[in-house]
Amino acid sequence: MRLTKMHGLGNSYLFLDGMAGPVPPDEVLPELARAVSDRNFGIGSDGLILVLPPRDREAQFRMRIFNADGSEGEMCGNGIRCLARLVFDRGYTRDTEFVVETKAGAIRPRLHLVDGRVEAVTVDMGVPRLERGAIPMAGPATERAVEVPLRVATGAGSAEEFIVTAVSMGNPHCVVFVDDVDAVDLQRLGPAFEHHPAFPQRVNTHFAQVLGPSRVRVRVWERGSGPTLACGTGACAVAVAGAVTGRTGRQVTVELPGGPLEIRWEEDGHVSMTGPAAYVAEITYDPH
Ligand SMILES: N[C@H](CCC[C@H](N)C(=O)O)C(=O)O
Repeated sequence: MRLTKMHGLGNSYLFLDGMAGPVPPDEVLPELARAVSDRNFGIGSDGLILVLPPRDREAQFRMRIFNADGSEGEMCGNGIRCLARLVFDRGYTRDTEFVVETKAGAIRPRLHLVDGRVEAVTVDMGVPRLERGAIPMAGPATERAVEVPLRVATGAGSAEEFIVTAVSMGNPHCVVFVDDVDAVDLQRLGPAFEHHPAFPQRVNTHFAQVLGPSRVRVRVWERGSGPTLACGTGACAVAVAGAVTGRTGRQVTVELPGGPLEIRWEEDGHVSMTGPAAYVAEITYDPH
């Protein structure tokens, strides 16, 4: 099986090209994602992404993302930048702006070319939704700040209370503003948030330290993949949370461990994300 490993700021995925031929049936995809993502017995990545022909006439492509644990996410910001570069470089489209169908809806990447080479990708990530005080998320994002106390079991019968802002980018995110991201015990808190009963679909959690009105440092614990170097949908959620809680403006550089993403929450309500997309390797996956 031919796979292409790519990454966006170190958030890496294995791409299975369903434009060039058939992909395995649905029932084997979770196990395939787990197997190829395994950093010891497999190739190693944060998950598996399928590039597929669209079902929706509006779209030129369809993306499915599976996390390293085999669970299927609705969207992937770093992954869709990589998909956009890959389909252009393989000649599946000559357009530099197109629609990709995802479980989170129609997502529009726009390629930035320099001498015909994809230098960066800007993605219209759609309209965020804020939780309404009763997590999980519902209803459109509004300017009103919405912060919710959340008691999180932190092991050995103890619990801590955090103030969180939950934002959906089609996939669920929980943003926790802290004074010092380096002081966050991610290995302990990440799973406690991910599996919190307030999030019946689990949740991607982002600990964010505001450095200024347009700069935030973030550490990520992803639903289904654990600690990653970057999360594109999460960076969008952090920017929206910063704006609605009055901590930042609507244009934010989100500094992730793998590098920065430029996020703008546009006046039309859509969030745009700009960042890189890089190849790592073409791989023949052939376990036996
Ligand atoms: N790394 C991805 C997010 C994957 C989200 C996935 N963990 C989920 O279950 O929602 C990104 O760049 O947006």
